[in-house]
Amino acid sequence: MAPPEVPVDVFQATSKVSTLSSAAYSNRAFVTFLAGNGDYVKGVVGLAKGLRKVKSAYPLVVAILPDVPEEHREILRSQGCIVREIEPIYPPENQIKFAMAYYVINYSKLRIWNFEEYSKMIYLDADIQVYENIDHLFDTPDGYFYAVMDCFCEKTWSHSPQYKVGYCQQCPDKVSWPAELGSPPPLYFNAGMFVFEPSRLTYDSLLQTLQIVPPTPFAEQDFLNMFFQKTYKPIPLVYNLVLAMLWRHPENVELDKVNVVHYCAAGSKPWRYTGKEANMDREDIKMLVAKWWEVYNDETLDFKAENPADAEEEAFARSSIMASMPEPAISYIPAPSAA
Ligand SMILES: O=c1ccn([C@@H]2O[C@H](COP(=O)(O)OP(=O)(O)O)[C@@H](O)[C@H]2O)c(=O)[nH]1
Ligand SMILES: OC[C@H]1O[C@H](O[C@@H]2[C@@H](O)[C@H](O)[C@@H](O)[C@H](O)[C@@H]2O)[C@H](O)[C@@H](O)[C@H]1O
Ligand SMILES: [Mn+2]
Repeated sequence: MAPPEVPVDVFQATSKVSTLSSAAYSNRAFVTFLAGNGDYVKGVVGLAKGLRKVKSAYPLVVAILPDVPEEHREILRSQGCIVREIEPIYPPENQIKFAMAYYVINYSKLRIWNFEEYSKMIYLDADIQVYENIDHLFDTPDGYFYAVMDCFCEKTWSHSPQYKVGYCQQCPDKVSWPAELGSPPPLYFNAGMFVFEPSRLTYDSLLQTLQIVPPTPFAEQDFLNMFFQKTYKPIPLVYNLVLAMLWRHPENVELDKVNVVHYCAAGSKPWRYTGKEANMDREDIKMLVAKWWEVYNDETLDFKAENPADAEEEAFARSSIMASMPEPAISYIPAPSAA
């Protein structure tokens, strides 16, 4: 059964003109998640500058846990981010061994469904970079959960039946799903990037459901896949290149068409890249890491508020002015002045 496709017109928008829907007063923003006092803050700064470089019309909200130090919060405000503190969310008591021990903090991502001042948001992990404008994804029809399909071939999946039989949804005909295991697993998305609509109703249901669902190795990613199974719509790989695809399914990747890169393979986080882990000495990986640093180090992309003290107010005002403006049918909305 072919995966449910999204109307193709959404993906034909050019990166120059954002075809804003006629729905009045829709408020839109990108949102990422930051926890701890470590170096992921560099990922968020890179993301804020990357979105400015592609002239996105929307602000970046950063949902931060209380353990993010004030100095990091200041850095994010000075880059024009809207910083929102959230309370952590822990899964129910469990003995599970998460694929990565720190995944336990990722459940806190679920707080973003409570950001009801926004009608539509695009979530991006802090280890993601946007290299082409993707504002048109805000025009996808409401009522669905849009994300890119993941890959099951990395060792991080060795706990799963898919890995054991060598099945991957990226190449379902290569090793077909054994009939004795019943029907193949439902389409499964990578939770590093998704398009969603904040809603108190969904938020309450997520939190109630979380308390009765036993945690699993991929933590909130598994949970979101289960929760949104009925409304999940796969979107093209160009919107979230999970790096492992480069060596697991190169036939599915056209690198020059990729809009969004997800630095999630082990050893690929640009801000701590050493090139020593498996596959990290590949030319394409070295090029993508250098590309990330190029944006991160580009001072012309730093946020320049008219009055630096008002950086966050300006970012917030920009998003609320956006909300109050009657949406023009077609418009080119210059990005916030980066210069
Ligand atoms: O110490 C951490 C670990 C994770 N994260 C956030 O949680 C997301 C998911 O973790 P990660 O991207 O490392 O998971 P992966 O995509 O590599 O599996 C990150 O992108 C960050 O936004 C964070 O802020 N601090
Ligand atoms: O907490 C679970 C995390 O699970 C996901 O990362 C994984 C997953 O994609 C595997 O399929 C890959 O093999 C692996 O490399 C990668 O790290 C999300 O990117 C991240 O945001 C977060 O939800
Ligand atoms: Mn990630």
